[in-house]
Amino acid sequence: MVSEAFLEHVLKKYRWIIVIFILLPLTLLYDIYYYVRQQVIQYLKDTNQDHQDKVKLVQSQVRDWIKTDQSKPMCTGRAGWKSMTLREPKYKSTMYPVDLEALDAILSIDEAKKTVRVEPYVTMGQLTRYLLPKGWTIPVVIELDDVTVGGIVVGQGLESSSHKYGMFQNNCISYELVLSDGSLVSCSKDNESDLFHVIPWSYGTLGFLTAIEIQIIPVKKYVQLQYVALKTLPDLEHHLKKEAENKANDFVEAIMFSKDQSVLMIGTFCDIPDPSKMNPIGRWYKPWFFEHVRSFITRKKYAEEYIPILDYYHRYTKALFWEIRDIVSFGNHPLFRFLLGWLMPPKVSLLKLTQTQTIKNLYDKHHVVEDYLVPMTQLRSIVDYFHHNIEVYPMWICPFLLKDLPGLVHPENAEDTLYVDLGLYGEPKAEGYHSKKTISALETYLGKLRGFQMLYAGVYQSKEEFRVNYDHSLYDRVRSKLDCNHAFPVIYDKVNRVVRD
Ligand SMILES: Cc1cc2nc3c(=O)[nH]c(=O)nc-3n(C[C@H](O)[C@H](O)[C@H](O)COP(=O)(O)OP(=O)(O)OC[C@H]3O[C@@H](n4cnc5c(N)ncnc54)[C@H](O)[C@@H]3O)c2cc1C
Ligand SMILES: NC(=O)C1=CN([C@@H]2O[C@H](COP(=O)(O)OP(=O)(O)OC[C@H]3O[C@@H](n4cnc5c(N)ncnc54)[C@H](OP(=O)(O)O)[C@@H]3O)[C@@H](O)[C@H]2O)C=CC1
Ligand SMILES: CC(C)=CCC[C@@H](C)[C@H]1CC[C@H]2C3=C(CC[C@]12C)[C@@]1(C)CC[C@H](O)C[C@@H]1CC3
Repeated sequence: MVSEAFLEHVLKKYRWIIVIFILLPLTLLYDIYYYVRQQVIQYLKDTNQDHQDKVKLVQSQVRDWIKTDQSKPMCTGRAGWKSMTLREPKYKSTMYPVDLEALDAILSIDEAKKTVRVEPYVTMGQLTRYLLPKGWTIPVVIELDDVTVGGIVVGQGLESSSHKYGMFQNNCISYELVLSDGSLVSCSKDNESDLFHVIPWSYGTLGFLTAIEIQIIPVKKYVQLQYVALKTLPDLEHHLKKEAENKANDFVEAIMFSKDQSVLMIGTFCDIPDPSKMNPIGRWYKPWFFEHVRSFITRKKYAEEYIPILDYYHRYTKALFWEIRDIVSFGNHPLFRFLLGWLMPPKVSLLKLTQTQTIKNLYDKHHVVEDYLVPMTQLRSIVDYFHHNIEVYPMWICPFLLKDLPGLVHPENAEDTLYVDLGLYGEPKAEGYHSKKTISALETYLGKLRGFQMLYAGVYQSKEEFRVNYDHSLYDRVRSKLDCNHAFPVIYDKVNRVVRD
């Protein structure tokens, strides 16, 4: 009999064969199909009329649900493998699905008002490729191409511009939703403001988003990016804080490669690059971005480059931060990059769809994909904690402004507060790491630091603990007002680790 350990080893070691010979060609076909479809929709259809028809279809599905015995709450019909998360949303199998997937068009841009209106399944890649040639961008561009606007709005999203603009949702002007009674409502900070403020982090438990209006800002062609290699954690803390507080910086982030080795990156928009320092990092033959960043630790303490804006925005797409190296370990080899780099990465959804149970178990036991949000003042404590209990490097360090607004997540003191997101993606090396025990203990510790976690990864906390850490007061009121109790589950029932596994 083949031992389980041997099977695990083979499946993990040779997964690249499936990826290169099957998933990459499928990804290419999918991208071509999707691109052509988007062009046709954009140029041939009346997107606004089409939008109204799509919304009517969502409303009629909700009205169909009303006619049932209402024993099953509703969720979106999007299959779990399509979502940008490691875990399977098991709750979907016991809920009533409402199909929203046709809602994937960019509806309009209003350059005078500086807004763009989109449907929820528009992806980040789609949006930046539409806005940039027109000279615009959204303030917070999530760096992985396939993440959807809807998933980010009702979940959470931040990026290296978040020290200035806060979270993705802080730059949304209005939302359009279909509610539990099938009615259509629009909300903004001045109209139905309670609903507007409580949509972020609510995970689709208040209604179905059908359109989002987002603020746009002028964009420049390049980012002037400074790389600063730092040798100690106190140094990183000091410089990160200083640079994040400086609003003249358009982008601030860091990658820690070990507890005492990190590279801080500070970016500003610019139109006229120094040609001798140009680096189009998005080209197919270029090294994975995080490896390029790592090279500054040994090469130079300080460097400066000019990066085309689209390349900068999607800098982590090619290597899925650094997750792809566990799947295609030779993917950063120059020969591979020259021959097949243009096909990378395989679609995350296809990776999920084709992963076997053994691979899934391996990821569950020996891998973390988590983002923890803590006040900047706690950076040193939490990094120490991670180092002793988890030890995953590289670690993504992204400062962001947690705005003092009503809703599920806000700072303890009634003022905008500088927080930092610590992204842990990889294989824990700490002795004694145990997927459930370690992460549960960490969640308790996080609560003490007045921290939060990105809920896409799922939580081990009990419902009571969860309600203490995430302020449910406004959420509960809005849910009763909108009669959500039978129509939608509560957030916890979508994000706890029993139903998100
Ligand atoms: C935030 C930041 C911005 C930088 N910007 C530039 C730049 O625009 N142009 C350029 O040529 N070089 C820049 N550097 C690089 C810096 O000038 C070199 O790292 C420095 O010259 C290295 O000297 P060293 O080897 O003697 O000191 P190290 O041993 O590298 O550093 C000694 C201490 O000084 C701190 N330090 C180093 N440089 C700075 C700085 N500029 N500001 C505050 N503290 C610092 C370090 O964090 C460390 O605590 C920057 C560095 C940092 C941290
Ligand atoms: N830089 C960053 O901040 C990044 C963040 N992420 C996170 O990854 C997550 C996954 O993204 P993605 O794959 O796009 O989204 P998902 O399909 O995973 O959806 C996430 C949640 O949003 C709900 N949802 C999605 N669309 C709608 C809608 N139109 N109306 C109501 N609810 C909706 C889903 O509800 P249901 O459960 O009913 O399907 C689900 O609970 C995001 O939540 C984001 O936080 C990922 C990468 C980068
Ligand atoms: C920047 C923020 C807030 C989050 C980034 C999260 C990503 C690193 C993960 C989101 C989805 C994850 C998946 C995988 C790796 C890590 C993510 C891209 C896999 C590709 C790992 C291999 C598995 O077999 C499939 C996973 C799908 C989801």
